[in-house]
Amino acid sequence: MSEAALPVGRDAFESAATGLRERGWWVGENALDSDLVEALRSELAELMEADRLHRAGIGRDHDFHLDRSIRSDRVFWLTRQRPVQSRFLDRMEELRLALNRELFLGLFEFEAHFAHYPPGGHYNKHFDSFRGAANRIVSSVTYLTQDWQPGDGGELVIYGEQGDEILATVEPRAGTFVLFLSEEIPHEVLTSHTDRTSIAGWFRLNASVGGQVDPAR
Ligand SMILES: O=C(O)CCC(=O)C(=O)O
Ligand SMILES: [Fe+2]
Repeated sequence: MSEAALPVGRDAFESAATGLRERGWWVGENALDSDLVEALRSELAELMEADRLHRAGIGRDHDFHLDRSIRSDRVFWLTRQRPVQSRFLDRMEELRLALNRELFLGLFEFEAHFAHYPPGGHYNKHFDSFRGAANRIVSSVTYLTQDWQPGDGGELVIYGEQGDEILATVEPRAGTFVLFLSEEIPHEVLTSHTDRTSIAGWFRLNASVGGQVDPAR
């Protein structure tokens, strides 16, 4: 284990919980080991090379639709079949337990996809979950874009609950990790001028809708 590995992560997860409690969002630079970030970045590069990503949709089940004017990323859902993805999911499991311990959120599971926004790609202002849907509770983004430079675009803009006040603009550089409350934080991905890569993930409740267990994704 590298010296910085666990303590950095654990401290980061505690400060993440505090950020969520006090402001509803948190941005960290060292929440994940840099070698894990690098491994995820090359994993995604391989998937892109093999043309394994597909166009992302909006909404769930019967509401599901594809609309490039709203979002233009391509995605690949993580599984435990590949060791690198499994390692990331293990870290998110530690984070899930930390958030439940610190915030009593009762988070039940985590789902995540790699995302690639090609040049020109963006995601209009949106919520990841609607209040009362009790579906996605905490959103996360792990940035994988190597050598991101000012001017490259693709920043994440975090808005206040009413959707007008800008609370933060996050540069999507590899290693930056963001958490926010899915039902309370409107956010937007500004137009990217380069290939922007990331993992978007959501901690969910075990929601049951209309008598049916709500499946992940
Ligand atoms: O990549 C980001 O910065 C945010 C992505 C996002 O909002 C989403 O996938 O719902
Ligand atoms: Fe989102």
